Amino acid sequence: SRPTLSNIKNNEVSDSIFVDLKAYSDDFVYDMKYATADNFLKQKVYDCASCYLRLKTVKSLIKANEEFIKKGYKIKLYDCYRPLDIQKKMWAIVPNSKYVANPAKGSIHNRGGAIDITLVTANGSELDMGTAFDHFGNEASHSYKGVSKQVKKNRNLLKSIMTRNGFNAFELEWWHYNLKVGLKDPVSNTKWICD
Ligand SMILES: C[C@@H](N)C(=O)N[C@H](C)C(=O)O
Ligand SMILES: [Zn+2]
Repeated sequence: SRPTLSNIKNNEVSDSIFVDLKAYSDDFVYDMKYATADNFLKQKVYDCASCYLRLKTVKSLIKANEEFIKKGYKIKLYDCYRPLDIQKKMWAIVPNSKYVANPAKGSIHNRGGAIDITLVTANGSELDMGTAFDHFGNEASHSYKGVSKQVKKNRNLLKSIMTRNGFNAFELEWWHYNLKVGLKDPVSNTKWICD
C-alpha cells in the first residue's frame, strides 16, 4: 500500500526500502559469487555485482563493520538481497532446506535481511573460516567440533559482532546472517538495475 506521511516520519517505510550498500559506505569488500560462475549453480545468475538490502539491514551492517574495522578487519560480501526466481534456481539444484531455503517459504535473502559474509584483513586476505563459502556439509556448521582453534576464533569473532548488531547466526552456515527485525518482511522478486 502507499506510504503515508505518518509512517514515513516514524521511519517504518524508509527503513524498509531497498538500497545499494555502496551508496552508504565504501568500507566493504565485494566478492559477489552469484554475479560470477564461481558458485554451486555453476552459472552467473546476477547481471552485476551490486549488494541491495533493506535500509535497516544496511544500517546494522555498517555498525558491525565499524566494529570490525576498529579491530583491523572488514566485512567481505558474498551475497545480499536475492530475487525469489534465483532462490528457485538454487532450490532446483539443492532441494535441501538445511542449505538452501525453500522458495515456497522464501529465504531472508529474498526479504532483503540476509547476507553471506566473511572477514578480510586490511590487505584483503580472508580469515580462515574452515570451509569455502557454500560448502554444504557439517564442516560449515558453527557447532562442528573438528575445526582448529584459529578457525573457531575467527568464526566466533564474526558471530559475536554480528549478533551484537542485530543479526542471528545460521547454525549450518558460518557465512549466513539474518537481521532479526527483518525476518517477517515480504519476499521480493524485483531485480536491481545495473549500469
Ligand atoms: C545458498 C546459501 N548461500 C544460502 O543463503 N542459504 C540459506 C539457507 C538461504 O537460502 O536462505
Ligand atoms: Zn545466505
